[in-house]
Amino acid sequence: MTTKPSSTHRPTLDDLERRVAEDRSRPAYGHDALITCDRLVRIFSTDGVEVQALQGLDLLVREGELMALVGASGSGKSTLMNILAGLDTPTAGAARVAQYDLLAMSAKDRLRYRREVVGFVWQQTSRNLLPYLTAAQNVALPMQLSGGRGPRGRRARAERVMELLEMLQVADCRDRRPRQMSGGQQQRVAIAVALANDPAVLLADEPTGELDSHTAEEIFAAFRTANERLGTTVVIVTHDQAVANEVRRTVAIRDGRTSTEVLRRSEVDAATGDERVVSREYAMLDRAGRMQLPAEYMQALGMRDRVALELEPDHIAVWPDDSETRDGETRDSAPHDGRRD
Ligand SMILES: Nc1ncnc2c1ncn2[C@@H]1O[C@H](COP(=O)(O)OP(=O)(O)OP(=O)(O)O)[C@@H](O)[C@H]1O
Repeated sequence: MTTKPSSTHRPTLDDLERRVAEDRSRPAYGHDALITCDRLVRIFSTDGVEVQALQGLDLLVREGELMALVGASGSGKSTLMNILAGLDTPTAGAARVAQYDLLAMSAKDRLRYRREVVGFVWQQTSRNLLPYLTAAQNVALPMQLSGGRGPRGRRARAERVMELLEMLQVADCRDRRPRQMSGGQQQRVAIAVALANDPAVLLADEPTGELDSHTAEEIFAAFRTANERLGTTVVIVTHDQAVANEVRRTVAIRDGRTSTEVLRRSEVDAATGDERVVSREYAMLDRAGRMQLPAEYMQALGMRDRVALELEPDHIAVWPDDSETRDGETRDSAPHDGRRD
């Protein structure tokens, strides 16, 4: 690896003071994000066995985003969602949503957080709605429970209920109980319930998991409507590639950490004038400079244990470890003669 010759210049007291002042004035990690997870850890202990469900997960979500979280089974998605929903507490790290510190909330703040700051929609349609209440009563309930906030009085609440049911195209279900509705209708009513108190964030854990692909598309459109019309920030955990392809940003979780993310943007073809979506995958880099290489890249090049790095003017090259084949040789500016990238 090429390294710069170390400087013999010793910092003076003034230099050190200036560095400390610069560090202090630097904005904190995630200062402009609505959701900040900073080195989040969640360890479960069952019968003396420890499972590290989250292993230092970093995630920033900006206000107004509509994004998806994907990952293999057991990667930690639901653990993260339960923490963001205020249902579970992390073991270590930091998690902040709309100024609420999720590790240091009092019981009273936690209750308010769950009623007014986040709304959630779960995969099991039966978990989202009370079976003995009609759609309209289900949507009105969070407003009644939250007391002070939101529309006051029966009439104002009834108007808000109808606005939400109409926006989500289930106004005709207002007087039906969940068992009198289809799975898709139930999930749309569940979104209305989650939006009742105008939360900053809408969280959904596999909301289309129990639905056929056509209905899943309609449910995804309902989340988009909430995001575009109400400005609600939406985070959806999904296995559904079609849903993941529809959002601008998809973050992948692997082994309890965010590993890669795909960003999509629309581009207009200069020749034809047609609009097309261009996507690009990025690896996550933490503040200490750590990143995870995609497993398939490592497999393809037989990389393990250590790799050789090379700083180029505009990128960093990564090579498989060739120290044994090059036994005795000294590495200068490139692992082999000439460039290999
Ligand atoms: N309450 C718990 N007690 C013990 N271990 C748990 C608990 N909840 C989750 N885990 C473990 O933590 C890890 C992450 O689980 P999690 O449910 O967050 O994964 P997931 O990505 O949501 O998976 P899936 O897609 O299957 O729902 C798994 O190894 C799981 O067994």
